[in-house]
Amino acid sequence: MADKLDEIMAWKRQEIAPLVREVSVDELSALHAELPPVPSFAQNLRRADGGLAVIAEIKRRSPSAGAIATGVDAPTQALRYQAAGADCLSVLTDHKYFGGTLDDLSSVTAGFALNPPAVPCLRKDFMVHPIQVRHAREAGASAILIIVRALSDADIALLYRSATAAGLDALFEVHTQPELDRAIAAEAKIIGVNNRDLAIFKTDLALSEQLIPGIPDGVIAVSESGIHTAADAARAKACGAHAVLVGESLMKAADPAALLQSFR
Ligand SMILES: O=P(O)(O)OC[C@@H](O)[C@@H](O)c1c[nH]c2ccccc12
Repeated sequence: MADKLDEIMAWKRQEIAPLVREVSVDELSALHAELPPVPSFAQNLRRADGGLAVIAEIKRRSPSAGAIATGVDAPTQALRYQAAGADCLSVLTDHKYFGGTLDDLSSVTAGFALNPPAVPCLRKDFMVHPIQVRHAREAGASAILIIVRALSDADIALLYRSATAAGLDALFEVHTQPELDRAIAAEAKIIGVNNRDLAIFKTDLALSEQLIPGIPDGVIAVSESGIHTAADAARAKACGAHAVLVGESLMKAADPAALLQSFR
């Protein structure tokens, strides 16, 4: 089967080609100093009460699920998640495959400025170049995604350095033990095990059970994808996850607050 992730990454490089220019670490540090501060993504993933933190995702559609909630207004959904007690948000900004936009992220963070407290937001997209880090910071993100499998070690190091300079955390996404080893070698502080195989789109929580115990102490562990019930969340917590990243089930929930509370 053709690998969907390869297809998406090739598209992403094509999509951003017209925007690409040299973006230095100094430029990103200066930008960070200039812009209003953003709330810490990492900090919110460690709950004082020891409960499982929840990263609630805004996702209209996906290659695996098809339409999820195509008509949803991002800032409205963000305030619903805020009211439901989400610790962090993940906002899809890829349009072609997930129906999101960078404007969604900007309007979510602008909405929080008017309705505090701000919930830290991950820019969920396929990062390949520091210009995307700049755009993430300008849109008010607190973190970016680094998909280990899709990037060389050199690209990972550059994106991570860029994110740090811009005052952003990085969620390293892994799916295999060698990818986890690469994330650890890159000194990732937040590692997410994606239970969904990005080549074939099947989810299996056993992957978190296999890989999360190997995430070093001091690193925040996240279980991503395929979490639908309290029992799923309990499985993630039992193997050592500090947080879960949940999209589809929260997007479709009639009562997201009740579902979110049940995950803790
Ligand atoms: O909708 P789910 O099964 O709860 O999954 C959420 C999230 O983990 C998933 O959207 C995701 C994980 N890694 C990604 C990378 C790109 C886009 C999307 C994703």
